[in-house]
Amino acid sequence: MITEHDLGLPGEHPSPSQGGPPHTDPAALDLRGLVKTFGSKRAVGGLDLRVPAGRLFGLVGPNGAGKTTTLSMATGLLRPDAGRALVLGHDVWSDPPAAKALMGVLPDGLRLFDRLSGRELLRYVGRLRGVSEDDIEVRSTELLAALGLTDDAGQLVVDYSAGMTKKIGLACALIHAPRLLILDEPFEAVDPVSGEGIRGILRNYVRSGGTVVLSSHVMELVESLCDSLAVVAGGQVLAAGTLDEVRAGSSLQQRFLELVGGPALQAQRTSGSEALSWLR
Ligand SMILES: Nc1ncnc2c1ncn2[C@@H]1O[C@H](COP(=O)(O)OP(=O)(O)OP(=O)(O)O)[C@@H](O)[C@H]1O
Repeated sequence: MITEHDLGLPGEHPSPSQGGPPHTDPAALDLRGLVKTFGSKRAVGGLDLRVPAGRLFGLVGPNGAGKTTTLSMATGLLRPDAGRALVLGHDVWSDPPAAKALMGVLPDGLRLFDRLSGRELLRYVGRLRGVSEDDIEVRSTELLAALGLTDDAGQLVVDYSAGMTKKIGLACALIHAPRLLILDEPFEAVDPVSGEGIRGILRNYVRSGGTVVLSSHVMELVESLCDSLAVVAGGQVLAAGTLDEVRAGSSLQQRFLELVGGPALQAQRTSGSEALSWLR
């Protein structure tokens, strides 16, 4: 099992305060007024979100809410039309090397160098991230074991299943022991046993000083894993805070439906008896 010590956490990277920081106590992730428009569609409309360090933070919202667009802008994959994204005080768009060195990213629809085997891919990403050969060897072996990929380490990634691809993508995001992990749907297509392994890795990572921001549609998962979250819909944050603050005495599922499900649920109830009658 991989441990925080094996991942070199915390403090492998210089603290932002050593390099002339814009803030004395920066948030792990600070999104300020992010805007993104595709044609006439405003996917993200002035989104503000602050994730303090040491949180296991969930980002939830209905399909098309703007989660992936937000995370893409936060990780330097998609340039915002307006606004800023800061990682531990470093601006992702004006100082990308500093910000990107501090984060590990599992993007949506990850494109990997899939003509490499799992182990080769980890070696490649580790070298790109400046990890020593010895550390790459140790960390790869432990990550592959922790994610149940040891037996498939020599297989080409192109031949991996969807869940295996997700897991090797997660291993790539972890290999340089980042301070912040940003994971778009990390449990999608992952089997329950591997899912439990990933939960353990993320909990240990946060316990040792790391910060996780993950998106998910599964309320039970967010409720049992995350300590804080934001509910996003229509490219805006509708609610954010600790789990208890956002739930406000209900289950997260119920609160989510109240916050974002109103109009859709109402329409469903109104037309409920007639809807899809041809299907019966
Ligand atoms: N490249 C693009 N071109 C045009 N529209 C886009 C593009 N990317 C996203 N959108 C639109 O922006 C909105 C937000 O999409 P986004 O993928 O961020 O949502 P999401 O919350 O991640 O959704 P899901 O939960 O379904 O993955 C949607 O209306 C989507 O159609």
